[in-house]
Amino acid sequence: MQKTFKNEKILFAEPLFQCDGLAGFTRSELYENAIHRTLRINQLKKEHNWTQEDFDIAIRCLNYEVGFVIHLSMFIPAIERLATDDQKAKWLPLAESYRILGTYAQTELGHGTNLMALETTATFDPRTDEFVLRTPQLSSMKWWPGSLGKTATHAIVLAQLIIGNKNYGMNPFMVQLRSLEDHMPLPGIIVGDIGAKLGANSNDNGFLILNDVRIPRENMLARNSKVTKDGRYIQTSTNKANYATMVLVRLSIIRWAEDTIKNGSLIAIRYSAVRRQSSLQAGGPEMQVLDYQTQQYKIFPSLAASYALFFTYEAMMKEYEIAYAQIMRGNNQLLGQIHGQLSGLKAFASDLVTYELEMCRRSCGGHGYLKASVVGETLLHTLPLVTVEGDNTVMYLQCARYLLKQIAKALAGQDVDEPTSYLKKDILSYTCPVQKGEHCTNPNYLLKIYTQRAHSAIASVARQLQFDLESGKDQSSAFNNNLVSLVQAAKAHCQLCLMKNFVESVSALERTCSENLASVLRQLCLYFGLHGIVTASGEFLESEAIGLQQLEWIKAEELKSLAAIRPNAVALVDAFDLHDQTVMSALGRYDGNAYQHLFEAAKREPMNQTQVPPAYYKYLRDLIKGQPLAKL
Ligand SMILES: CCCCCCCCCC/C=C\CCC/C=C/C(=O)SCCNC(=O)CCNC(=O)[C@H](O)C(C)(C)COP(=O)(O)OP(=O)(O)OC[C@H]1O[C@@H](n2cnc3c(N)ncnc32)[C@H](O)[C@@H]1OP(=O)(O)O
Ligand SMILES: Cc1cc2nc3c(=O)[nH]c(=O)nc-3n(C[C@H](O)[C@H](O)[C@H](O)COP(=O)(O)OP(=O)(O)OC[C@H]3O[C@@H](n4cnc5c(N)ncnc54)[C@H](O)[C@@H]3O)c2cc1C
Repeated sequence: MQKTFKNEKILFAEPLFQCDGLAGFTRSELYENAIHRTLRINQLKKEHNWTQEDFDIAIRCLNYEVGFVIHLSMFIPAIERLATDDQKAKWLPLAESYRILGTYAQTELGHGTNLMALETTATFDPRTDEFVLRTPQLSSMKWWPGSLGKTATHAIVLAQLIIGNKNYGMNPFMVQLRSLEDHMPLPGIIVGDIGAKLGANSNDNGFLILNDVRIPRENMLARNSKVTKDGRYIQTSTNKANYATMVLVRLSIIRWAEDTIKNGSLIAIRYSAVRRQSSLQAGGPEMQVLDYQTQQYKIFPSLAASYALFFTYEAMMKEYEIAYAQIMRGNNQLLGQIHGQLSGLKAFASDLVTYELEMCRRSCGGHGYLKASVVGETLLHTLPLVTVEGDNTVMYLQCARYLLKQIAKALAGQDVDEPTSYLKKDILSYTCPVQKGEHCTNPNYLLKIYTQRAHSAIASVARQLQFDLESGKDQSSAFNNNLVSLVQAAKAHCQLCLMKNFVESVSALERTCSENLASVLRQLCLYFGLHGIVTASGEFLESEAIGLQQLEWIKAEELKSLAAIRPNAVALVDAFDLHDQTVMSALGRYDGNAYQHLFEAAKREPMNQTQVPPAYYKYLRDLIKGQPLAKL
């Protein structure tokens, strides 16, 4: 599935990229190692004439366990999106050659979601033609930005622009943090690392206090708005255009989610094919645990999710490229659509994979709790995806806000955006396409069911909001009264998007691939559709997209499809074409020697490097020999 990385051999021939040692690393070692890796990948890029795409794939091959992630994924893209041509000419070459190292400093100790409430100020001083940056109180300090703690020389700081006594809202400013001579913080800057996290500890997420730090007027990133020398504010685009970097990263998170769930499902499936435990026949040979229906029920959702997210990322990437090209030409027509879609899908993708990764971990039994299994570690690295770039609840609500606008348009007989075109249909004329058991094997029928459920969820919450408003509730309490249903409606839309992308991509592939391959993919797509309905059956029933009879058929077909997928399960994860060095799991090796690799990992354990541990001489010896213990 992943474009085969022709340079994989070169990458993994390097000891630096052989990951077995990382488990015992301290934070400082992880941090240093991550920087070392990115610099070496850059050298390899030059030595072997890699393209930018090769470079990006190399980072994915290393499971993003590299340095400068925010520099590459936010700082440079922010300059590209928010700076004028002159500013780009000045900063991009420096950033691209790592002569300046950047971060994206938006979130504060007191606020991450509510950007309007950010407290950092950039006050224009017309006497010196400068902005004065200030974090006025404890809650205003920047808190979380990646690479801020110890690495970044520069930050794009998001601050409230103040001219005279007027606040012109959040704007981006380029602020130098550290000396380019000796890396010491510049005057007025207090900066450091926020401390160890549950995962992702190679990254030095940081805090930043700005005490009246002065920057030239030219350091306001001025593609969308600027301040003239005489203190006039000129806005050339919607103020939401300054949120553009976040839109891109939300797209990247879908890909990141896809990459992590591919790892999880690969480990769980390969290991379950190796592991034998018990038997269903008395005295019979022990079964591969992958043959238990319950095990398939636990793992195959993650397999299907891997493919669904792959197809969805590909589709969203195309949508994004079209929108981005328009936006860079100054046409913001697609801004709302791409923001609405990507906020919801970022949330849905990260929710899905964090849930399924834990199922993968459990499916590996006790060994899944070992670091060497890597599933748990992957989960810890993935958990923040539900929070970064907008907490998922808040992102679903952004998506719902977009859907409400679309349904209002549809009801008024106006055109709606293509991804919500189903809202134009007559919801009342729906008849469930599944009228007998065998109809459940048609993915297009399932797609119709998903469409009706999403349409109904959106229409129902829109009606309830309308009702609450008409009953005298003010706008905000009517909204608060319906937040849970709004999130449900957004989820329904996102689940439909995944199903639609899966069905359409498989149909497109059917035209070019062998019938054998097509039928395997069709089966997986069908399973994805059936499983999604069963897990949210209450909502599908409530929306009357299906009835109890249909649910019974769908449940039966879901179980049948587990057995149909089973023979191809290992091949479906092998098809991810992930190198053992990428997956790094003792349990999920291509050669299937899980026990041998687990034992090798145990032998490498630092505790095993001496036969008798220091604690023996300190405590155990006297204890075992019955000697009185020294005062402890
Ligand atoms: C090349 C190799 C690279 C290597 C590595 C690759 C890895 C790549 C992946 C990287 C992944 C992980 C790294 C993660 C690092 C994390 C970084 C961060 O977290 S940065 C901080 C992110 N912060 C947030 O996301 C904050 C969330 N909050 C918001 O977005 C907003 O405040 C919001 C949307 C909640 C509310 O906005 P606002 O305060 O303006 O509210 P309003 O109600 O007034 O406005 C809503 C109005 O605005 C429209 N809107 C909102 N956002 C956008 C947008 N982004 N674009 C366009 N329009 C937007 C919204 O639709 C409403 O419109 P309306 O017409 O009024 O309905
Ligand atoms: C690993 C990691 C890396 C990060 N990297 C960066 C970075 O590089 N740069 C940067 O600027 N930031 C970064 N962040 C910060 C991140 O963007 C924020 O944490 C995120 O946007 C969520 O904001 P918050 O922490 O303020 O959560 P809060 O908004 O405080 O959320 C707390 C709870 O309140 C709920 N809530 C909040 N508002 C609403 C609402 N309007 N309606 C309903 N419920 C609501 C949420 O759903 C959540 O349950 C990073 C965070 C992490 C964990």
